[in-house]
Parts: sequence; C-alpha cells; structure tokens
Amino acid sequence: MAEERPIRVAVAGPRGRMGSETIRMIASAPEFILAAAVDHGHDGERVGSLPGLPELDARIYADIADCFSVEEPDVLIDFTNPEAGKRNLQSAIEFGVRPVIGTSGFSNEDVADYQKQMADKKLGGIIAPNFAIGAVLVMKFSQMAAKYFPDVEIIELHHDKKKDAPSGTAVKTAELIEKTRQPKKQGAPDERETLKGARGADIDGMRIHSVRLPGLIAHQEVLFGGKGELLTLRHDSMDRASFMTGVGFAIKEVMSLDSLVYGLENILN
Ligand SMILES: NC(=O)c1ccc[n+]([C@@H]2O[C@H](COP(=O)([O-])OP(=O)(O)OC[C@H]3O[C@@H](n4cnc5c(N)ncnc54)[C@H](O)[C@@H]3O)[C@@H](O)[C@H]2O)c1
Ligand SMILES: O=C(O)C1=N[C@H](C(=O)O)CCC1
Repeated sequence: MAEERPIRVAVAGPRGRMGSETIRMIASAPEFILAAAVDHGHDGERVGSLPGLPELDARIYADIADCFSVEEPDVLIDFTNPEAGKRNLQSAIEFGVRPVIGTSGFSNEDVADYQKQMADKKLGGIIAPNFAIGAVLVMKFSQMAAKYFPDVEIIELHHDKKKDAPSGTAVKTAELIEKTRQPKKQGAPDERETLKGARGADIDGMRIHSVRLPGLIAHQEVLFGGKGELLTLRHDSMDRASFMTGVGFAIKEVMSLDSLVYGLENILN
C-alpha cells in the first residue's frame, strides 16, 4: 500500500502564543510538514530564525496570496485576530486551501457567509472557538444539562492579554445550550443593576461573565441552578498544549471534508 504523504500546513500568526505552539506541534508530528508561515513582519526570513521556534527551513510570507501560490499548502491554520483571520480565510477559499481557524471573534453572519462560499467550492474546513477536547465536552455536557436546568450562568476566565470578550468558547457554549434550554429571563423579574455590567452579558436571558487575570490561560465554568441544587461544569486549560490534540485532529479531518464546519464537536465522534 502506498504511504500517505505528510499534510502541508501553513501557519498564520507564527510569533503568537497559539501559532508558535502549533508550529512546535507540527515539527514533532511526522504526518505534517510546515510548508510556510504567514506574518505581517519578517517577510522572506525562515521560521527557524524566530525566537523560541524549532529549526525549520519554512519561509515566512507577509503576503498570503504569495504564500499560497508559491508553497501550495493543503491546510491553513490561523491564530491571529478577527480582522487578519477573516482576510486569511477569504484568501484560503480563493486558493482552495483548507482552513483550520482557531481565531475567535467571528460572528454567526461571517460563519454563514464562509459556509456558503465553501459549499459552492466543495472545500473542507473548520472554525473552532476551542480545540481543547475537555472544553468541547463541557459544551456538550452543558447542552445536555440545560434541558433540565434552564437557569444558567457562564463564567469564562482568561489571561489578561486576551483581546475579545466574551470568549468564543462562551458564545459557542451558549449557542449549544440554546438548542435544549427553554428560553427564560433569569434572575428576579424586577432586578436592576446599580453598577452597569454587574449582571454580565445577556444571551437569550442567560448571563456570561468574563474574567481577565494574569496567571490564567483559558478556563470556563458553566453553572446550572435548580431547586436546592447546583451543577457546576468546569474546564481548565493550564497549558496551550491542551489545544494541540484538537488542532492535529482538525488538520487531518479537513482533508476529507467538503464544507466548513463550525465547532470541533461536529467532527468528534
Ligand atoms: N480555538 C482555540 O482553541 C483557541 C485557543 C487559544 C486562542 N485562540 C484564539 O486565537 C487567537 C490568537 O490567540 P493568541 O493567544 O495566540 O494571540 P497572540 O496575540 O499571542 O498571537 C496573535 C499573533 O497574530 C499575529 N498577527 C496579527 N496580524 C497578523 C497578520 N495579518 N498575519 C499574520 N499574523 C498576524 C500577531 O503578530 C501575533 O503574533 C485569538 O483570537 C484567540 O482567542 C483560540
Ligand atoms: O487565549 C485565548 O484567547 C483563548 N481563546 C479562545 C476563546 O476565545 O474561546 C479559547 C481558548 C483560549
């Protein structure tokens, strides 16, 4: 039987916390090859010349279209910011490169637009707000619990360099909960905030609270209250390695998909 060739991966955001972790994961996985990196600086340099990255010869491109036409990667991984991520994803669609997008902050309208474009081209890809398997399980368990406990509050806790709030994970968790929870406005009907924001953000009557502190990485608690009982589901990422099982899995899965999936839970079996 012919041996499968390694999957050629381009990484956008190689100097970032997640981009650099992804490159270290790719360097240690024989089933993947780092084809290139995409960064707004360091054009023409080698990935191995960036501090903290493994000795890899892959080239850094400032222009993603150049990267795609010269290197012809199979997959693009994006861990940048929502603006760059959207540009990079659009470019991946144009060049037929399968996107694996970890960047958070995409709206449902953005996702629907990319899904339409990729369905038309039969191009596989994934946008996943969280690649940690445990975080995805908390989302699924929350969806189950919400059927019995419509009173829910989500507390997401992240490092203090995080730019978006609430987290993509919290929004996705709330969206999954909405599928099973009877809509309900929580708290006392006549409650009022004496300090604006005290009750957090509101999705369908559910509350989301965002904590930002040094020392944290990525954590989430989903609290369900019932008569005389409290159910708490909690997940902690204590190292960015926690996201890499999901990233590696997604790279392999997108090779056989023909549409854009939103959420790792849709491809985990
Ligand atoms: N899906 C997940 O499991 C998961 C996990 C962690 C973080 N995230 C998300 O990933 C994103 C990145 O997080 P981070 O902690 O690595 O952030 P970071 O700030 O450490 O890294 C982002 C990097 O993107 C680079 N960048 C900015 N514009 C660029 C462009 N046009 N082209 C290429 N690179 C560009 C920046 O220079 C920076 O190095 C955030 O949206 C975060 O919420 C998702
Ligand atoms: O570090 C971050 O930023 C993270 N963002 C994701 C989100 O917005 O849900 C989750 C994992 C860490």
